[in-house]
Amino acid sequence: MSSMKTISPSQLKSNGNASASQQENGFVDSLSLLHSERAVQELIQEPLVQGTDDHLIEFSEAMQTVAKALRQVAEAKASAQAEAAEWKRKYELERARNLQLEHKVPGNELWAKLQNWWTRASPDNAVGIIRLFLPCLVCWEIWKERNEQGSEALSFGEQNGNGEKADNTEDQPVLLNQASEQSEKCCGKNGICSHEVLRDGEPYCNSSVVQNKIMRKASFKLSWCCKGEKSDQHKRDVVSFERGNITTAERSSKQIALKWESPPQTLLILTKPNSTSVRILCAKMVSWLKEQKKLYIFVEPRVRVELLKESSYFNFVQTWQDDEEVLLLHTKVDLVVTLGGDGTVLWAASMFKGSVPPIVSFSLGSLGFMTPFHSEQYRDCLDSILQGPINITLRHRLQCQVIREAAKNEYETEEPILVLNEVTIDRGISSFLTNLECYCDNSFVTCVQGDGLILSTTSGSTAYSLAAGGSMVHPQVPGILFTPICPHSLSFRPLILPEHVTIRVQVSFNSRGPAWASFDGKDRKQLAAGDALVCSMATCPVPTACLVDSTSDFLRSIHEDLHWNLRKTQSFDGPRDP
Ligand SMILES: NC(=O)c1ccc[n+]([C@@H]2O[C@H](COP(=O)([O-])OP(=O)(O)OC[C@H]3O[C@@H](n4cnc5c(N)ncnc54)[C@H](O)[C@@H]3O)[C@@H](O)[C@H]2O)c1
Ligand SMILES: Nc1ncnc2c1ncn2[C@@H]1O[C@H](COP(=O)(O)OP(=O)(O)OP(=O)(O)O)[C@@H](O)[C@H]1O
Repeated sequence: MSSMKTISPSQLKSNGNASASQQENGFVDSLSLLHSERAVQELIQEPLVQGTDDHLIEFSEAMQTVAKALRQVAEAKASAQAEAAEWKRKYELERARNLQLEHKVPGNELWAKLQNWWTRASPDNAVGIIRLFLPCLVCWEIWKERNEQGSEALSFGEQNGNGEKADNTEDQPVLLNQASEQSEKCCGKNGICSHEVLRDGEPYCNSSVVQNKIMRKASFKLSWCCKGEKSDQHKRDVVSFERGNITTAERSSKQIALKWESPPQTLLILTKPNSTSVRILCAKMVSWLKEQKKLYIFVEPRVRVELLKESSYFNFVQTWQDDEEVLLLHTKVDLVVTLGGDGTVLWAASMFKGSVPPIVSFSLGSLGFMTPFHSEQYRDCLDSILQGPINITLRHRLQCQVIREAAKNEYETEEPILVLNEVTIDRGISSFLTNLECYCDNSFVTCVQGDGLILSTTSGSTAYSLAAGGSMVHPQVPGILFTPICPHSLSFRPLILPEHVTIRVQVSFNSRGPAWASFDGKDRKQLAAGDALVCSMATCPVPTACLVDSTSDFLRSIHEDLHWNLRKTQSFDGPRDP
């Protein structure tokens, strides 16, 4: 037996501490903990035998290596799954585009083949007759289909939104579904990206009805402007190295301004439900925008029904029939107006899975942290916004994806969800502590044992994250807030991580109960042991119009809405000796 080394009690204690500190971080699972505790018990009771110690230490080190390797495999799997989901999305988009192109080409190829058949076909043999007959049949089918499409398009213009015979097709609404069907035929299942609808001279839809009804989107330019001057400040290197000194670009106000290059023509108005004051304002705003500004107005189906109940005058208002058509909204809407509170802003953002038109939020809620515009002055506000330029805040969103442990491959992953405020992972109705293993770009962060965890955007820093003890962060600051909910530890302080990281939160296999994820306070999903939530910054931010500018609006909100650091001023009764 090899010579045995005595372990001093302090060494034993430090080993014990090492495993204790690993427990805090959720590094060591309960099984290995049990082993090491039992091993320690045996060591204390029996005379120290050096060979056993060495063996134990080697065993413990091997266990840690295995645990680390397993964790790395799990992390690699999660990031591979997230990446696969992203590639799948891009592939499907590309495939839809290619299909659409093929759809255009067969017609030409087919005509070429038909001509070829026609010239080669000779009626003096059976094959020739078939060759002659078949192309005519195919031609007839194509002509019939095109003719049907043409007559359908014409009928759209002759019907109003209620399917009745219209007296004047000029003002008849083209329901988004009709436009989108035409657009779908021209542009593929996933619709088209906004930049395609800006392309000059190449109408994105051939149908005459759709073209003259849905105008092309207004184009605009975003630029940095410093201290009020409207300069196109070009992005400079963040860090420059001159004469041995590393410097960063000078700090100047990075207010972003939106300047219309063509006048906006189509507006979407979203309203908070079950509010009489909102309904009244909506009716007034819609008629003013139609009469004075000659704009096209989209509203939700619920709102169109409410307006038509009020008066059939509102028949010009347009809407959609199902979620499929909502996906096309960003190709038609130049500006979104919300009438409600913060939740209505969150609702508006959630309607756009990709790029989001600028949002102008009128305050008709109770708090209204993100709704700076006063509804009483809606005419002046909208006048200046339609005119431009507009100071905007680009509010970044988090893209969240649930990765199920049971998922066999990346095709079983669920659709990513975008949040403007935050995603929370909490214990739901379970009475047990959560046990969430958190990773940042595959580096282990910590194990959250408490009521849960909030991953918040800087826009959401003044919402749930604030209530849980997180910092308030200016919405233009790029970052992700990592805020625990009632952590059962005296040392767990909130973090602010960079915007470029990918955060993965996995429900530990040792968790005593499931966890629940909720997205901007809604759509709760249960997470079982081993399930993970992968979050990263989404590519499309939510541009919200500022009353003054990003910083003034933010400071006004924390002063007026949250009464931040509101305190009686100390009375001044003359200078005093220090
Ligand atoms: N304990 C809490 O503070 C708590 C609990 C649950 C949800 N929330 C927040 O409510 C949001 C959902 O809002 P809702 O209006 O749909 O539900 P809601 O009607 O319950 O509103 C919750 C409150 O949060 C305020 N709020 C929302 N976003 C905000 C923001 N970015 N900054 C400051 N305040 C904000 C709203 O004005 C409202 O007063 C969630 O995203 C979450 O941030 C907070
Ligand atoms: N267009 C909409 N359709 C369906 N639900 C909506 C719509 N707009 C808002 N909501 C929901 O209605 C609820 C209340 O909306 P909102 O938060 O704007 O009003 P509020 O709570 O009175 O104002 P605040 O959020 O400022 O306190 C929110 O939970 C929101 O998700």
